[in-house]
Amino acid sequence: MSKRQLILEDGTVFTGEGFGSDTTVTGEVVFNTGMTGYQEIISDPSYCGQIVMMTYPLVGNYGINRDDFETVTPFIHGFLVKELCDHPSNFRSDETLSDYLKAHNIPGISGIDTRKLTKIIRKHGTMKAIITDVIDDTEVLADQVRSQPYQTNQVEQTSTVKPYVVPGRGLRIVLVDFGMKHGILRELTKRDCHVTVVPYNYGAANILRLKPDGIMLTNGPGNPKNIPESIEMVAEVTGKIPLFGICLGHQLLALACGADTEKMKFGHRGSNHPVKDLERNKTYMTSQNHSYAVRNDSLNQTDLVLTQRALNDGTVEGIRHKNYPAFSVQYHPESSPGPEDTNHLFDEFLNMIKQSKTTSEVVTHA
Ligand SMILES: NC(=O)CC[C@H](N)C(=O)O
Repeated sequence: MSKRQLILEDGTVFTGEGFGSDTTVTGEVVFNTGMTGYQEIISDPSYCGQIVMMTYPLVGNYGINRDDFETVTPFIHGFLVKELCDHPSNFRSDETLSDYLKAHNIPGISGIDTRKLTKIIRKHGTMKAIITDVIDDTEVLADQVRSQPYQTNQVEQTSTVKPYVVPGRGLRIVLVDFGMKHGILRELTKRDCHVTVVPYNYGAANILRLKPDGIMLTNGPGNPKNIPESIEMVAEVTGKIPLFGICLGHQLLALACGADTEKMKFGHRGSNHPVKDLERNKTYMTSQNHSYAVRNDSLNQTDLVLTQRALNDGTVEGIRHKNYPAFSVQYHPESSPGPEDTNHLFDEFLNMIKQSKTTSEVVTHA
């Protein structure tokens, strides 16, 4: 293994051993506090353009298997760990983490002081960085990183290009794909839904022409304000078709209803984030991955109500429309990876569709 460096935009240098691919990359360094789930994390398209560091000190010990991918193509730019296990031991393991990353052209570094790096990010907020094998003038590289603008077109990279259907005999759902985790599709097909997956820019008129029973907005990378066409689409369909949003989908519902979003200092990433459900008076463990959040103080000028709150820092984790069948959560009820405490939200969505059908039938027959 060769020496490899992570150079932060503030000039801090971490040196470790290279694994995966030996390409030079830049990206935003973020940390994930999950103890397991690295395969799902690496293949979650919402990390597009980011360099992910695991705070759990041993990674790679159960290898990479054929079952746990969240998408076929991973979009992360780099992967950082304290200790890499290159001899996985698990009956499902097909290959090592290093071989998988190499095949997808993603560089990794092991032997990083992940506690120190976490503390830096917690103090200064997420930072851009470069991963490189070239031991060069690090100040020049830090300058280069600083001058690089943040990407704004991630959803264009992660969304499907064309619509497609995953047939079923149940309710007809249009799933708007902003960089979908397969777990969301799996939850819908498990419940017999007929799913039409459409691109982020498919437009409200095209979606309504499909006559869906319900619309789901998926997770996805980047700032929700980067896709104004999707905010417009959500504003047009809200109130016409029952709607459920997850993560980026939740932020889009908020923006479409007149609320605001903001970038968090270092975000929430991990499988151990406690959330309070204010409607049920219950606390859930949730799986999370987000840099942006809906501003709590922006909700009172809208028809949205706060339904769930993060227990660590009080940020908005769930909203519901006062007058229309529409709700959303900031975390991942499909888990993968993480706890399945909030899986019932998919049933709640389908029940909401059935209820709104009965109500509209009563109105039509009246
Ligand atoms: N997982 C997601 O959908 C993330 C949403 C958004 N990209 C954020 O970082 O906040």
